[in-house]
Amino acid sequence: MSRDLLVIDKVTKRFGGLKAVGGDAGLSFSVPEGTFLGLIGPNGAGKSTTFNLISGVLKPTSGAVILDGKDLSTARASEIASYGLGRTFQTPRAFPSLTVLENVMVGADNEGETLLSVLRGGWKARERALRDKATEVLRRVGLTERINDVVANLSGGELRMLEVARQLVRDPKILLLDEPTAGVDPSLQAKLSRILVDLHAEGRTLVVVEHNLHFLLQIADSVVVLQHGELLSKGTPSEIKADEKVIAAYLGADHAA
Ligand SMILES: Nc1ncnc2c1ncn2[C@@H]1O[C@H](COP(=O)(O)OP(=O)(O)OP(=O)(O)O)[C@@H](O)[C@H]1O
Repeated sequence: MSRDLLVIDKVTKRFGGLKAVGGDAGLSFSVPEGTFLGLIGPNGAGKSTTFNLISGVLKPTSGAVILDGKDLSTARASEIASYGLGRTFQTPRAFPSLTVLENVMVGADNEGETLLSVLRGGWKARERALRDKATEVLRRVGLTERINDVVANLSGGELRMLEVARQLVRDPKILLLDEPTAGVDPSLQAKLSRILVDLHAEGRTLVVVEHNLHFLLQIADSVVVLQHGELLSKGTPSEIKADEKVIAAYLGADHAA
């Protein structure tokens, strides 16, 4: 069994008097390295709040979020990215007037680039290496043919793939995707699902928040179901499909077979 890369430990989040996540006892689950966890729940269940707690945008009211042994509850947002967490946003954030390739290149970490290396022409080698890496991640997300197009010309689905590429180029230890199927037509959803399966097969650790339960049940290793901010169920996709509580709350009786 692989070690837990991400641990959500008795986390609660309140907004004023509202218990958005965790109720009184707190929400707990963990994500072993190399696994693919899906986080689902109906509107208002606390998915986005949980996602923002994991990515450090929100701090828990109580409890802790531990990534690779580091407590994110006390870290600054800029530190969290350096701990190896990559995340996409529901609204893609690419630069519209740059090309697809340029967007991925500017998203990469420029660590190691010093004034001396620039003066010595080291940047040329670095730029070549970065270009090669960006080209490779764009191939993996199926955007090779769009590489020199400006981002303003991409479809909604292609923009989501670009967001994934912008994170992958940084080699995150864990990749969090926020509603990747939102606004994506069914044919691109199938492509997206294959891309996620491939990333998982490469050993990446993935956490995907989705409304679209059926999308996740086909590809995730395990699923956490939230309801009213609390854990309704967690298990493998087959366990989730058979769980009476999930069927009653989310799937409806016609999915019970
Ligand atoms: N910044 C905030 N201030 C106050 N209440 C908030 C805030 N963010 C979320 N909430 C409340 O917390 C609860 C959980 O919301 P959250 O957005 O996490 O749910 P969700 O499962 O992501 O819903 P959806 O699928 O509709 O996006 C809701 O009752 C919501 O109104």
